[in-house]
Amino acid sequence: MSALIELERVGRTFPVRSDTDKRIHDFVALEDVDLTIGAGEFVTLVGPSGCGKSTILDLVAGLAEPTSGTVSIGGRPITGPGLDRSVVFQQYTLLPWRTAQGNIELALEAKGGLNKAERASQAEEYLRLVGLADFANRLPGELSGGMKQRVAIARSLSVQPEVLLMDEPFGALDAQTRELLQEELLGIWERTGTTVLFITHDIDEAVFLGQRVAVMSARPGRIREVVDIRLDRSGAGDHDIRGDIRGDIRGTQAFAGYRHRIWNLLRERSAGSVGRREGVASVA
Ligand SMILES: Nc1ncnc2c1ncn2[C@@H]1O[C@H](COP(=O)(O)OP(=O)(O)OP(=O)(O)O)[C@@H](O)[C@H]1O
Repeated sequence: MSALIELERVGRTFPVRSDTDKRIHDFVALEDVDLTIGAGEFVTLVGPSGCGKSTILDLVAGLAEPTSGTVSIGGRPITGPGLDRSVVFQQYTLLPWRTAQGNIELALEAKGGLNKAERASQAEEYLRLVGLADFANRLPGELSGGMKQRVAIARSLSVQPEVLLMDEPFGALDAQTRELLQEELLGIWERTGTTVLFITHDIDEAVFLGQRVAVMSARPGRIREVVDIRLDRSGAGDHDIRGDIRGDIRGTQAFAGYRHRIWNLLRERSAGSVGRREGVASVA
């Protein structure tokens, strides 16, 4: 697999005012971060609150610049946002006055290159991909949280980005909808071959989705270890997105082993800032 995204010795500092002497000083959010993501790979990034996950995503999205080191895509330094990368945030960012279909068409209009009929047909196709073909004419206010997030994912995918950047996209959803959308996202990833960088607090979510899980430590934010996930995902993709969850890989011993390993990696460095019991899967 060829490298698509590369972070090399990346550092990022922010000027902040000290609590004690009120002077401005540099807060080191990221230090010496190295991470390579292959074309078509699904990488999850997990770590304690404030360790710099969103900062990494912002750098790859081109919304911020590193203070040191380089962030590149396809061998070229990232200098700003681009149509090759699409971002899905935790909060649904749909325009409330446009229908599900209208929101997607708007993204396609911004991208350019398609006429009105082509935009409409592409929007329909992506709504179908996320199981919302029958909700095309609903306004966001008439959709559930999970449906809104599916529209946001469809919108991001409709512009056919090389890379999908997801910042806790399922964080605001109930547990059942969250698991359903995780299943759905994996299916979409398998079908489209899009490269995905997915941020989460949730160890189970990281293990379930990622081909590799990059585990971060905090203060300063660093990649502590990248764990290869090898789970038997046979049967992936042949599920019904409206309810029939595929064989529950989360219940296997292999899954528990990865959960345990990642939990320990997080606990070693951030004892005190994470949950106390091992059974707690979230580190937020
Ligand atoms: N604009 C900013 N100015 C000052 N400090 C910032 C700024 N943005 C982020 N930080 C700090 O950088 C660190 C990393 O923040 P970031 O949002 O990337 O963490 P995170 O791992 O995504 O956290 P969470 O999981 O809680 O969302 C935090 O300590 C945060 O306070």
